[in-house]
Amino acid sequence: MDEPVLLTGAGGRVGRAILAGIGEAYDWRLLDREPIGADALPDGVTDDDVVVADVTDEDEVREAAAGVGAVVHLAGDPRPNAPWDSVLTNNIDGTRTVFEAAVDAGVDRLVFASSNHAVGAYETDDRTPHMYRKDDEFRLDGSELPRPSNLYGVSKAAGETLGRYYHDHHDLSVACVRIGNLTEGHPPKEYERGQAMWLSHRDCAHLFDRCLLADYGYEIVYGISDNDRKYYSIERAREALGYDPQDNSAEYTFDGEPRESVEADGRTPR
Ligand SMILES: NC(=O)C1=CN([C@@H]2O[C@H](COP(=O)(O)OP(=O)(O)OC[C@H]3O[C@@H](n4cnc5c(N)ncnc54)[C@H](O)[C@@H]3O)[C@@H](O)[C@H]2O)C=CC1
Ligand SMILES: O=C1O[C@H](COP(=O)(O)O)[C@@H](O)[C@H](O)[C@H]1O
Repeated sequence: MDEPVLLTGAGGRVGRAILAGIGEAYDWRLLDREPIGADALPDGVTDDDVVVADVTDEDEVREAAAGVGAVVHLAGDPRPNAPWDSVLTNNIDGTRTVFEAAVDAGVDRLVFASSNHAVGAYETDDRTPHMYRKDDEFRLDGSELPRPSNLYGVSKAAGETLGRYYHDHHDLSVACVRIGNLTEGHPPKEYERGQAMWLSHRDCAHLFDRCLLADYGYEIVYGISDNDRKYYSIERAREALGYDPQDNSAEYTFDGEPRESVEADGRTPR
């Protein structure tokens, strides 16, 4: 891509994972309402490429989007228990502002950070906990209707619907990534649900790279590693985006140690 990529929420956990993995592959314009630490900036990104602004500020976002080829929109309140006033402002209004600015700037594509919590209510009492386990065949594939776990999940479903609207009416390519649970180094410890939806840092960077490179119209995909325990299908991400994840939470013990090193020590993995 010749033009820069605008990355909102660049200073957060997902933003840092993306920049650590593919920071050298693009020219970036980084936006966050908090200053971004120098340690998170890829080589070649200077203070001139960093915008400290709120995504609800239409003028600032419009200025940040001018001249970019693509937007990766991560900024928002990521708390599953976030209150309505916060998700309404940061996640719904902020996302609308970013879509609107992208269209006005003539941007080709926008990648939206959605969440597993857009569909968390599929995890009914009669399906859990076995749906989190390797031998269970229940799968969500991205074609199902949202069933949010909480108001945060409602805001993510709203973001996906905004994406559908801006794709249908403004011809913007939109990929919504229902991110699972991003952790660095190992899957979430002693947490079956988290291990079923683990997204490693390298798979995260690779998935967003594919979202920036592949040809598509409107997509909803799951953002998880190739975990044995999965209940989200990654087939659509493979087919539509060319996603080829390298990690699997089954390569770690339940408490997060690499299985290989536990076995090499002669210990019995949990
Ligand atoms: N970390 C995870 O496992 C998951 C993350 N997500 C989504 O991915 C996105 C990024 O999440 P994380 O990096 O984990 O969160 P984070 O809290 O680490 O990063 C979010 C960043 O966005 C910025 N931000 C928040 N509201 C803003 C606003 N109104 N204007 C400008 N900047 C704002 C924050 O300053 C922060 O740097 C969020 O939209 C979240 O809902 C979805 C599913 C799982
Ligand atoms: O959307 C998100 O989901 C992950 C996983 O959810 P959890 O309820 O199992 O912790 C969460 O860690 C992340 O903060 C959130 O943005």
